[in-house]
Amino acid sequence: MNRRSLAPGDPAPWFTQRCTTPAGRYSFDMAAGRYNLLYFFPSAAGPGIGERLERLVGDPVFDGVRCQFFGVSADPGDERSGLLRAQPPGVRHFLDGDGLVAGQYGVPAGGRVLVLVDPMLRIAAIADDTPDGIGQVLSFLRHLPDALAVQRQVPTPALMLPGVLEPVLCARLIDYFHAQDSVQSAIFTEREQGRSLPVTDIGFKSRRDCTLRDPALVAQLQHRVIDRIVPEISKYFQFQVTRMERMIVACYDAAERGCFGPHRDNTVTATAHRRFAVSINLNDDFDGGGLSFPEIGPMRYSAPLGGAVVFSCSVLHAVAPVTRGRRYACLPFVHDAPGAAKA
Ligand SMILES: O=C(O)CCC(=O)C(=O)O
Ligand SMILES: [Fe+2]
Repeated sequence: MNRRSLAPGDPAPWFTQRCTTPAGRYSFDMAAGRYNLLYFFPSAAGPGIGERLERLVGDPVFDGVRCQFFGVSADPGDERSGLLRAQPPGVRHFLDGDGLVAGQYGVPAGGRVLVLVDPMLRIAAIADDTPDGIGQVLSFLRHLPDALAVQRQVPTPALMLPGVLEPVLCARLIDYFHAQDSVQSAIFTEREQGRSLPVTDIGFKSRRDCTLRDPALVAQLQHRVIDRIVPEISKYFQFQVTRMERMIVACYDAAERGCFGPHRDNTVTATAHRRFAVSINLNDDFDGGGLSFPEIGPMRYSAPLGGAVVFSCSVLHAVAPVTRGRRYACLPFVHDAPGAAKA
């Protein structure tokens, strides 16, 4: 790698590239929350590469939970040759024939190098493609510290604010949900830059949403957010909220394995203006459904009834499956005038 290229401690560049996933593409920002090894190589058919790949992808350390492996092939022919096979959940390959990933990582055409990326998507190590280099990386990955022990020392960059909505208002919002129609909640994807499309994938997100159209309820919810959340965002994050959107009541139901997989809230054009997510729990008689921040650690957070968790929309987050009952929540996003201008 050249002098101007990346070094340990630098943020690992995010990219979306063709990949051996069922969707045929993968956004690397979704890989956060575990160690990821990128192995750049010129061609799977090149001398010695097959053996290297076999040694790497055969290692049980790449279990998809603590570690993932991504080959990055520079050879457009590798797609047809069948030499690159995904072995989910731990092993996938980027088809980087156009050099997009290699370019962002400063890897020269045809370069062979290993780049280890940590769970926060920062460069952890760069190693040569030699038996020693590979041995060091694998040895490091086999001796990762216990994730929970690390979590105890890492503060989650989120606010937990109890008492945002009174219990009687929470009950009214839940009643409203049941009195109205609700829809299966979609996620936004962007196959082409600038064209965000809603799609449903209940394995990834299983939730029903009901838009709040009752002006009195909307006003009450808005006022609680303005009076009780906006000042805290200003105090803790130095951000002046002036806009609010997505006034809904959402329901994650254990009977439908209610959950939401790891995602960020502002990664497509239609959502780029969002700044902070507000997650207000309307009830507490359910199990599961905890909010986690996989980049930071495995801890799960559940706000008390009427309480809110507030976090930056660009932090990876997930909602664990609800295992008993239903979790009801109001989930507005907030932003400001410059953000609104982008929307
Ligand atoms: O249910 C939650 O607390 C979070 C929901 C969420 O992440 C979203 O709607 O984008
Ligand atoms: Fe979200």
